[in-house]
Amino acid sequence: MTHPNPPVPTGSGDERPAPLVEVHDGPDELATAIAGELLNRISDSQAAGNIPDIGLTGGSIARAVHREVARLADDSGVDWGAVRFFFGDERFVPAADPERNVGQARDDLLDVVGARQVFTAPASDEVADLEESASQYAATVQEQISGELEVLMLGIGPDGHVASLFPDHPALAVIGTEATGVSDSPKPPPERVTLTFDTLNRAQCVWFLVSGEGKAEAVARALAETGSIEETPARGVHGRLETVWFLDREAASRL
Ligand SMILES: O=C(O)[C@H](O)[C@@H](O)[C@H](O)[C@H](O)COP(=O)(O)O
Repeated sequence: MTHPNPPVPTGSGDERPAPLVEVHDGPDELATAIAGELLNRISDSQAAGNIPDIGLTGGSIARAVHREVARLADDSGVDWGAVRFFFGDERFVPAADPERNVGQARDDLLDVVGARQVFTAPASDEVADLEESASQYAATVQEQISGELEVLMLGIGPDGHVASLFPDHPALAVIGTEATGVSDSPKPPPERVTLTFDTLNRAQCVWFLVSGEGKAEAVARALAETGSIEETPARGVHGRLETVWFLDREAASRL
């Protein structure tokens, strides 16, 4: 089911396709649908001779999606050594900390399927400080992403944050670099590295993965005809070719 909205002007002249909304019954159906679509996109990209660059996100529904991708992987024909994975944001904690997005993704998917090209921001016990982690990840993203992220998956917080771009935060205004540090995240842990809006908006396809009543108001604000990016940062991310909001019924209940 989709509810196309009017085209979304980004103010810089490059019109982006209007967001599409796809609603599934519950979190399990939602995770299965997203996983199947992701496998199709990766498989099609490889069939076209590409090494797809895929953006992963942290968060609970993302973990369910990752586990579903791992469950369905055997029948997909995907060459997991020829996919490059990046993260929209990463928590600046020690490498072995269970809060690391890359550690969760490795447990749920990346190590399960044998992914070999995984890029994230360095952990707090790998570099001197948050600024160094953000700087290194910015350089990695700049060097490694061959063109644009083919699919960038993102979550949304109840406050409308996306990646680690939080409402009314100075990081929203950071330009000229692929990634930046956030030291006062209202969502724990407090220190994070996030891709900037400029980088997020270079993705070809942006998929928001959203489950639960607790996100319904943020989803409604994000998709409303009017509203500010400062108040609801998820309003500021649109794929060059497509933006899809994958929702379950509870998350869609205020649309
Ligand atoms: O590292 C993070 O915390 C995320 O990248 C963050 O942006 C997350 O995707 C949303 O907060 C949704 O998280 P939940 O799905 O757990 O609500």
